[in-house]
Amino acid sequence: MLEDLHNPFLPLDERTPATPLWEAKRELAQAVRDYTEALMTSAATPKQMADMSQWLREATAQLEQSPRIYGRNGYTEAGEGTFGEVFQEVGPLCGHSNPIAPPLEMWAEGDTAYARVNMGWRYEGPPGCVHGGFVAALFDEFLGMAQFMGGHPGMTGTLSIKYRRPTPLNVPLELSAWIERSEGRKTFVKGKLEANGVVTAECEGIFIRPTQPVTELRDAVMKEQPEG
Ligand SMILES: CCCCCCCCCCCCCCCC(=O)SCCNC(=O)CCNC(=O)[C@H](O)C(C)(C)COP(=O)(O)OP(=O)(O)OC[C@H]1O[C@@H](n2cnc3c(N)ncnc32)[C@H](O)[C@@H]1OP(=O)(O)O
Repeated sequence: MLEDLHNPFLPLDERTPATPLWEAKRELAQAVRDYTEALMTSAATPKQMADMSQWLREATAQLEQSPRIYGRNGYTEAGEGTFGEVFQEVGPLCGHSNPIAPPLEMWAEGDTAYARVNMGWRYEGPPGCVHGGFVAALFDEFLGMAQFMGGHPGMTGTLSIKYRRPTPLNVPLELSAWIERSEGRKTFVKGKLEANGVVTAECEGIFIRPTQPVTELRDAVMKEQPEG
């Protein structure tokens, strides 16, 4: 189960794009990331900014006129990869093809999940530090994947975060998470976030396997489980 569901946990060099569409999207998404990061720190002239806005609107119009595919299910139905493959592209925190994703890189060793990420100026909350909402989002995505190691994935029910220290921008951040226990439909997961070897935040998550739909999510997940 882990291997199929956990594409985001495979070593990075094994996570090749499933189709040429994703290969191209990854490149474009990285260009957009670089662009927005440069925008955050740019003091170009108003005229330069206005010119770039115009140029960007024209580029957007080209994309808008292209054939469109909407959502995770849309991509799988269009043959652009399995649920896991699409997940690693579009996830809002880990998706390589999603320009709003930092992106978060995840892997698993034994019973522990790990992730690393570098949050740039786009994510600034307190001066020089990561906005707390984005810290929470990192945990939601990461613990949400770590719970898969328990074999009964569910939706986030509760996330409790202790913000112990400000989390700095522009440095490698390291996350780890593990399953504490499972009770019925609930999986209890714990995790921590470290910068320069200092724990800046800790999180406890309770994930609850629904009894009924999210059907389309569940069906897609279950289809990818290997026999036995
Ligand atoms: C199978 C397919 C899924 C696959 C999914 C994978 C997707 C692949 C992406 C993964 C990675 C994404 C990572 C991001 C993950 C999100 O962001 S998920 C989005 C945010 N979360 C949501 O939208 C959840 C919204 N809430 C709900 O849908 C429902 O409230 C829930 C969570 C499914 C629970 O509803 P329910 O099944 O009716 O729960 P209920 O029967 O009342 O209670 C069951 C048990 O859970 C407890 N409980 C209920 N609610 C809560 C709560 N909020 N907190 C703590 N405990 C609670 C109850 O006390 C009860 O405990 P016991 O009495 O059994 O001891």
